[in-house]
Amino acid sequence: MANHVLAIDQGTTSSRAIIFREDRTVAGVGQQEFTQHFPRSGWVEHDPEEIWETVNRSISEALEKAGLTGADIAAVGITNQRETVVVWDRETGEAVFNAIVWQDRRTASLCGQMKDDGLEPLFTRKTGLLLDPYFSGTKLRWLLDNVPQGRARAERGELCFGTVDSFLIWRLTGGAHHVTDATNASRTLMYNIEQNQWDEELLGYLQVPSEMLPEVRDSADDFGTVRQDHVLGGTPILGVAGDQQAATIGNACFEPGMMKVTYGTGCFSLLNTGGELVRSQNRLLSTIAYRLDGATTYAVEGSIFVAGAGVQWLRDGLGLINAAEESGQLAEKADPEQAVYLVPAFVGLGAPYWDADARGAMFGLTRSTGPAEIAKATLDSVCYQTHDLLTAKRGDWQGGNAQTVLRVDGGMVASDWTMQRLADILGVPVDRPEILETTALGAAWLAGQRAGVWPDMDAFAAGWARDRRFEPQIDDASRSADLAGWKDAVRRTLSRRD
Ligand SMILES: Nc1ncnc2c1ncn2[C@@H]1O[C@H](COP(=O)(O)OP(=O)(O)O)[C@@H](O)[C@H]1O
Ligand SMILES: O=P(O)(O)OC[C@H](O)CO
Repeated sequence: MANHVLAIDQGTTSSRAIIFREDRTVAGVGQQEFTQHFPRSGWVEHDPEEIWETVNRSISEALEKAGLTGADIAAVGITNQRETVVVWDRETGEAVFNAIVWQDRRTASLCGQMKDDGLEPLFTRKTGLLLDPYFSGTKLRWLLDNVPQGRARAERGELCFGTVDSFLIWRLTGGAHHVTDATNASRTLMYNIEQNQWDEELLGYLQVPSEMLPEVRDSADDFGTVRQDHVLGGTPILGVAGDQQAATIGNACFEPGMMKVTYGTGCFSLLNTGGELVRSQNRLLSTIAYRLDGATTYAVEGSIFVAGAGVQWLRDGLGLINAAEESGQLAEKADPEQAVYLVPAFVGLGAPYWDADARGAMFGLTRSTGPAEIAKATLDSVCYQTHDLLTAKRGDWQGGNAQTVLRVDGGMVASDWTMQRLADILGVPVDRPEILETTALGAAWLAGQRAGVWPDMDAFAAGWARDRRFEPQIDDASRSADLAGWKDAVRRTLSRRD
């Protein structure tokens, strides 16, 4: 009997496929990086065909490494970079433009204009989000304005919109299903998270025809069956969630008050608030954590745009390291007397500042500043930004583990140096789980429990295991001094200094 679950994790920098056994150990992993396109300053695009090809190659690679075939897979779960917009032709399945990536800032002035028109409170009340170019809605409007005949074709029902999950499901099922899940829908700026439906009034402001939107399902649901000519032919797709929500599930943050922080390209903290839609007073987002059996669980989210992306900049932009793993070793050599700060506002700043026009800056440079200090400032910036998120979150929610311990995951948490520094800066212990593929694990659980091969939520949560706890080691005075320097650096970087 097929009893493995395959999770597709379509991230910002790579596509991955991870095959889990029934006991949640990993049987095989396939991973394929793909091209980042930066056509103009602040613009970030992906080629949807390259996304599709890398997903397929990683599936084949994972099956091969596990020594399995598609017949051994009971169910597929999909998790994905969120907010990224794909528009494709309903007839041919071809994308009409590159995918516009979540980091892309091209709609900053449109967002500014909508804010000036007083629309932000309405969008926030209905979607839990802010009028920032980060979210899908204004990117979709830009596409419809700029692709020839875009809006007219969409109105005639010729074009489909989707986040990456939706596009992949369309392709995997041979165009049989145009669907998404509630977590992905909650990132679009078009979905009413209280009523759990697309919102006609918001669609009107964004000039998006409802004909092009996918149907929204629960996160564990029937998303269709993979077409027969595919290596996974005949396998049902039973779980879908945006990658940060999937990591929340994979890290078993099922109780209200539990929180995880994921360190991938960006950094995202999600605090489970249960069935209660908590409205942030501190410029954080309200969002859907998961929807199961029609019941919505909400989260308060803090989103930072540059975390691992800073490490990639050290490697690819500055050439200071050859591989991401070297960043911690280099940072360790930094002169402790030098107070160098990097504010990595390469694509503006996310929570809690939401400054689309800010750009990166470095402070405290001297003649003796070198690669080690720059590497340290880059890794430090991830820790300081997490501190900003936690401070904002404490203002919104008092209970739970958010006060006492932090569960982390994502590519960057492999760095012991960064995790120790994180614990030092936050002044709380940091727990690293045994399974670092938490995002994929969350998608696998959604699909696996629906397929009946994985345990229910309580049993799954009971199986969460810690790899290592990092305890804070610096004193309060040095923490306060470090944080004061960061605060000053951010103040000097913001485009508005009011
Ligand atoms: N040992 C390490 N130290 C610091 N950063 C790392 C390390 N390993 C990976 N990273 C960073 O983590 C990111 C990849 O994490 P991942 O969770 O795969 O991201 P994504 O899903 O956004 O593609 C990359 O930006 C990489 O630079
Ligand atoms: O690709 P990641 O893991 O950095 O995640 C991207 C987020 O989903 C963007 O909101």
